[in-house]
Amino acid sequence: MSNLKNFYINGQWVAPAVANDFDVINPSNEEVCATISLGSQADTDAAVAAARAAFEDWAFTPKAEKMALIKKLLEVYNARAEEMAQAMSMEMGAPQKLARAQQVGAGSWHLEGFIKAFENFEFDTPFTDTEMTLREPIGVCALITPWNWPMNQIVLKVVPALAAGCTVVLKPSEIAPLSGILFSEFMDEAGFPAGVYNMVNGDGPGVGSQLSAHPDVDMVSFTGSSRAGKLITKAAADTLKRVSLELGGKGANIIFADARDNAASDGAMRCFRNTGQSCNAPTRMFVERSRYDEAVAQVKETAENTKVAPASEDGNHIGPLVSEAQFDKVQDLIQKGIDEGATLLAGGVGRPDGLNRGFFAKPTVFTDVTPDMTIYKEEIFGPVLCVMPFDSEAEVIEMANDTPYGLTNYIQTEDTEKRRRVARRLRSGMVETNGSGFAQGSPFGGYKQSGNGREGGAFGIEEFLEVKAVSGWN
Ligand SMILES: NC(=O)c1ccc[n+]([C@@H]2O[C@H](COP(=O)([O-])OP(=O)(O)OC[C@H]3O[C@@H](n4cnc5c(N)ncnc54)[C@H](O)[C@@H]3O)[C@@H](O)[C@H]2O)c1
Repeated sequence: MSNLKNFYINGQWVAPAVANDFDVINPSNEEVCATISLGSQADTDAAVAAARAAFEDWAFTPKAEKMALIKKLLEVYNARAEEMAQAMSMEMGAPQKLARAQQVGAGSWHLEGFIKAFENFEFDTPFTDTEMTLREPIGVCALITPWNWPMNQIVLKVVPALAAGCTVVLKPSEIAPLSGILFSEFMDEAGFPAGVYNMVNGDGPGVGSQLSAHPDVDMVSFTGSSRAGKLITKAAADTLKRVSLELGGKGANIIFADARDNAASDGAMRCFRNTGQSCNAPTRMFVERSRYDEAVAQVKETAENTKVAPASEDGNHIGPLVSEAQFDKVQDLIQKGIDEGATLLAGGVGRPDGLNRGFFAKPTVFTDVTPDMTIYKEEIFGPVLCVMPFDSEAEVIEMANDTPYGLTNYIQTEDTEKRRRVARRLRSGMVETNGSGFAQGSPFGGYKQSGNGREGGAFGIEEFLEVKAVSGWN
């Protein structure tokens, strides 16, 4: 990777208008692993101008040409998968196996899903015998992404936007920017026309806010915290641009008495995956009382058997938290759980034994958690699980919905009718049942303060389209 301090604008790697170095920290050893540049208004303006200039041609570029470029991107992505795995592992702490299989794998999985969806996507559909409905690109899109699943998020935005005929400016997370820089190299190698795809590094108050408020940006697609989602929505209000948001979560995992034997340990593993840094993590486990003691024993064992180690090591362990700020936040929330009276079943504050350097946290489980506690309400974004008993279906539905978030909830029961009934009552964009994953192209997104967008497949392409009604077509 040779363009660490440059931005990708109008098909060229360019130096920032004003030098503003920013160190990227490897969370496994707390050492500087790269230095990038943060952009300024002039860089943002240049990238937006390039995207604007490219828009007319790209919008009317035939589908087959766009498709050929997206397929080429998949080829490059697969050919350079190992570079991408190492970039993500170093910048955000995903252990080797997770980085290769899931962090890189998520990107190729979504790319393939978009290729299928784009192939079958009908942009023009007759409404009546004489009226036509056209779906057209919204224009220049700013894409702002987080650090926790970097390639997953970048692919989920860049590819459908380009398939829709939009042109884009990507701003990856400044905490984990290396994968975004590498992805820009892939876009360049795939051969997209100049200005169709642009990338500027920067932070939230800088390039992030500039893009959100920019008069020549038609849409912001954002994934990150609900905090930043609100700021972006406000910054975008004066220009009334479309704002699509994928925000935080506080997923409930409802384990009924007839759930499969290992439902609780599976749930704990799922919560700790990616060191708990997933918006859809099942962080509140509700267990029907007759299975509660068994579930508590299972999650305790799972937490104690979850190994924590540097990202550079192979194996099934979890890595560090992404940054010192995230480490401090998670430690603070664990301490609050203790102070507010929850019972610490496993883990706790401080680093795991033998790890004195790096932002490593202990897999932690609390019981006796009540709805007034901070750990029950706030998204922790670390390997911290709360386990609570319940007595009735009505009670657990109420508890699961008792959160401003509504991203993914989980149900474990062998009873099909109950599964369907409860799934309908949960106020979330996704309900995953009995550990069965979602299909390629399935809509990903939230209700309530978890956001308003849907990503993946045809739903993801639709996000970037305007709808036009034309009468007298025939
Ligand atoms: N729903 C989803 O699809 C999804 C997926 C992954 C992560 N997340 C959420 O992301 C959060 C963790 O990511 P994070 O810490 O990187 O979030 P963050 O909100 O701090 O940052 C995300 C991105 O937004 C930018 N940003 C920050 N403030 C901004 C502002 N005022 N204006 C414009 N841009 C701004 C950052 O530079 C970064 O690129 C968690 O809350 C998690 O739940 C949601």
